[in-house]
Amino acid sequence: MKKVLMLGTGGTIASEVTPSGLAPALTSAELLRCVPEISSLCSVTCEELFSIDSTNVTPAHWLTIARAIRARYEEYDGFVIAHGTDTMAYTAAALSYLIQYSPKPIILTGAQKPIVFENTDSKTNLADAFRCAVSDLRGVMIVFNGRVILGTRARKTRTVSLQAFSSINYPELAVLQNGFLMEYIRPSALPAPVFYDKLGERVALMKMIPGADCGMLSYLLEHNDAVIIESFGVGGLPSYQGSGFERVLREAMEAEKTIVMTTQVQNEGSNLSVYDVGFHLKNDLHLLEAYDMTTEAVVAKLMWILGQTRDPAEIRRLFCTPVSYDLLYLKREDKA
Ligand SMILES: NC(=O)C[C@H](N)C(=O)O
Repeated sequence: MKKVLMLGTGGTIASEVTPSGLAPALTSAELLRCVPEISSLCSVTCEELFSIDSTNVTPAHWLTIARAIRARYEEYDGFVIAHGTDTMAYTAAALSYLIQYSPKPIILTGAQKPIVFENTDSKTNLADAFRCAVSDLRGVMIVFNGRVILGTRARKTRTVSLQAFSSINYPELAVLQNGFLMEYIRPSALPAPVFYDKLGERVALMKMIPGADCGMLSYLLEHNDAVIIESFGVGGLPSYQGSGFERVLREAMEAEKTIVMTTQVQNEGSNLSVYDVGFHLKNDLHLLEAYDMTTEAVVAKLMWILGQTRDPAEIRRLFCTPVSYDLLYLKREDKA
């Protein structure tokens, strides 16, 4: 029988009703007791890492999860992490950079409704997660509502519905129907994973709105090593007289800050070279471009990169090198 390590972190799946709303309370062992069929799939060891709403998850928690998996990697055939849904896509992206080429499945799951509720998605999601953890799937994935989504491609796209996650700019790896796993894509792996244990956390994100003031960007650049700008459409920044963006960006590039342009449009990614408002950012200022990466993946990738190097050329090389299929569309001039 296969052996699976279950890591508890909290989230709705483990929550109970309190006078001030739902809050995590149940341990992983208590969750497992609600889904007895899992004991016929594998033998499970539980470890409680923390018990928090995923709103309270920080990069330090990502490192804790990665360390727990690394410490026990040889002992187990697969890993299940029960996690809140709100920041699960960020955790999935972060683990995809911290644990690369894993030949074993590392599955994140959770629920929209607590396991103690009558109409809960927790039991199906948990059972499906374990089915995947004993399968030939490999790498970091989210298993949720019958879908298996690559860690670098996941996004929470619904706040309430059971179909909470989508795979962005990439197909789902597999689906589960009534407990039957249909695998479509198997990511490549190595005989042993490559682990990392450092993150550079000084990364910020700025979402553009029409008429946005460059002062906010200036502030973020001053207080961080990297800033991601979610602009409009395929990409660009205001260039009208007095907008000030070009001056702020030029100074930041001279100060060796990392600046990544991405788009607030969920699907199909950026392409800065299409419009005049984007062309100069790419070709004169040499800002980095996210293309088809999700913002969640860009945040985690930058932290992973800044945990390793501060050299601008190396940051650029690592950013433009695909990791776990996070980036498919790359222009020739960006290829590492
Ligand atoms: N569905 C959930 O798990 C939401 C919860 N607030 C969390 O992210 O922990």
